[in-house]
Amino acid sequence: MTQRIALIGFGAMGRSLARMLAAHGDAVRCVAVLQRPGTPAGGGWPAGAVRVETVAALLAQQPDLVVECAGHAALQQHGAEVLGGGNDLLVAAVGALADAALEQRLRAAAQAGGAQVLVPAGALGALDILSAARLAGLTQVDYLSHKPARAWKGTPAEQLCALDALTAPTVFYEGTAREAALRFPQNANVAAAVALAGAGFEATRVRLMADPAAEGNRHVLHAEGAFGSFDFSVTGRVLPDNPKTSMLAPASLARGILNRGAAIALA
Ligand SMILES: NC(=O)C1=CN([C@@H]2O[C@H](COP(=O)(O)OP(=O)(O)OC[C@H]3O[C@@H](n4cnc5c(N)ncnc54)[C@H](OP(=O)(O)O)[C@@H]3O)[C@@H](O)[C@H]2O)C=CC1
Ligand SMILES: O=C([O-])CC(=O)C(=O)O
Repeated sequence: MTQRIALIGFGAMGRSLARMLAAHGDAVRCVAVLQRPGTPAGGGWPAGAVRVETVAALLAQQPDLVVECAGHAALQQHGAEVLGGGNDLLVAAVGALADAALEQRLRAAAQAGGAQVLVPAGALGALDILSAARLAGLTQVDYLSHKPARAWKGTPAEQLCALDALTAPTVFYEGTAREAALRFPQNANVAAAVALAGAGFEATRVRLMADPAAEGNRHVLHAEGAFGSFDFSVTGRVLPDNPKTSMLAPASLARGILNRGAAIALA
């Protein structure tokens, strides 16, 4: 059966996601895309998808799943209405949940609508182990985001280090997952996903690093506790149209969508 999805946002991640899903034939059909007024549809538009500007118009297309790939402000603006209407919501902007008031609002809307916020592993992965480790006893979680200096342009990193003058990998920020996710909304969503899967927003320790020589986005996770310990890292190529975003981020959204329709699904 074809799964009907609707997208909120159609930037680098939305376009990449649409391309990946199109490669799976009839498994998934994108029926609508919500964009802000004035934003042009852009290339790579999913065949047959309606362009809308409100959640009401998006839901009128009767999607089985809504996928946010637009950023923190979009989740703030539209998340509760989607969930309250009884629609599951797969989110890219996981870091927005570091805002405790938004988290509460989305939890309440999800409960009222009988729907779920679905958090993908995103650019990192390994959240299956981390969330299992939490149940088995977790005492420490450290996450490092190591990205090329250009990926931090246009963010508060510019005030924390001289991005253009770096000659070596430089940690410019250390703090909690909550603060990292809120201060770096385009770059630290993985920190929030790690927090939600593991030790929570306050106990998850985050370091952010800019590297003048790095080619891709490297994410490094260390966790330990009663379960034992594990280390995981991935170096992801970035999307051609957004050097901040790893190719694996839209791929993980695609995986989540295809998994919902699969006869044998990854749990
Ligand atoms: N979970 C993860 O691992 C990762 C998550 N992310 C998150 O995903 C987001 C999207 O990434 P990416 O596609 O690369 O970013 P882009 O900047 O390429 O695209 C974002 C798109 O969202 C649109 N948009 C912004 N606000 C709204 C809104 N309120 N309603 C509808 N559309 C809106 C923008 O359109 P406009 O032209 O109108 O501005 C733009 O087209 C990031 O901002 C980040 O928060 C990113 C990387 C990894
Ligand atoms: O795409 C990535 O490598 C990770 C990212 O930007 C984020 O966590 O927000």
